[in-house]
Amino acid sequence: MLQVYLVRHGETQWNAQRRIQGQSDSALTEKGERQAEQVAERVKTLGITHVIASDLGRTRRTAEIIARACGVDVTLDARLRELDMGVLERRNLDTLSEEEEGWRRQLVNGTADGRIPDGESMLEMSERMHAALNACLDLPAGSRPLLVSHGMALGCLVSTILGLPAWAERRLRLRNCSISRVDHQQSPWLASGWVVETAGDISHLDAPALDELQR
Ligand SMILES: O=C(O)[C@@H](CO)OP(=O)(O)O
Repeated sequence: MLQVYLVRHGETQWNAQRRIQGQSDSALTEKGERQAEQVAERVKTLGITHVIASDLGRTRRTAEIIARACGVDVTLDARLRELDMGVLERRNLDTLSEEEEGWRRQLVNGTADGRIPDGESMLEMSERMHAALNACLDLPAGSRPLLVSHGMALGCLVSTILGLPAWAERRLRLRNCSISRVDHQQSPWLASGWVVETAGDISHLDAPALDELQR
């Protein structure tokens, strides 16, 4: 059985400011750095063999902190990036026009082909996230990888493993530096292949950042 840990990056400056990042970027806040250290402390005894991260700055920094504690290098994989949010990247959630908010809501309310202009659809993101996860099956036997990615990307990956369509209404909140785990296995009472063992665990964090939607 292959166990894969999934970690969303630590809180960033734009998370705290409610600014949309997507494939744009901002640095971890002091809290975000501390969150990454707490993930590192939590996973350093789990036998992690690979840390594979989205190549954006916030995930690279989170991965560096975790990899150092696990004694492994960081491998970058652009397929793990956050959803490309097109023309709304860098914008503040609270300053969107009614039309712009309508574009954004399409991504979370179950619109099959919803996308922000110049952005990516949930299905397109799901396909690349599954490709990155399935690439872990080609790692040497006994590997235990940890992937560092983003809120929408990991939420879509876990939800689609549970059988929801990529564009389903978003109902899984994965907070900054939450830890999830998915297993590739053949258990008698579960579907063959990928199953969800844990989703959104934040018990290792002393001060979980409020998800940007709650601010
Ligand atoms: O891109 C963003 O602004 C958020 C959206 O959920 O994702 P993350 O902070 O996880 O990259």
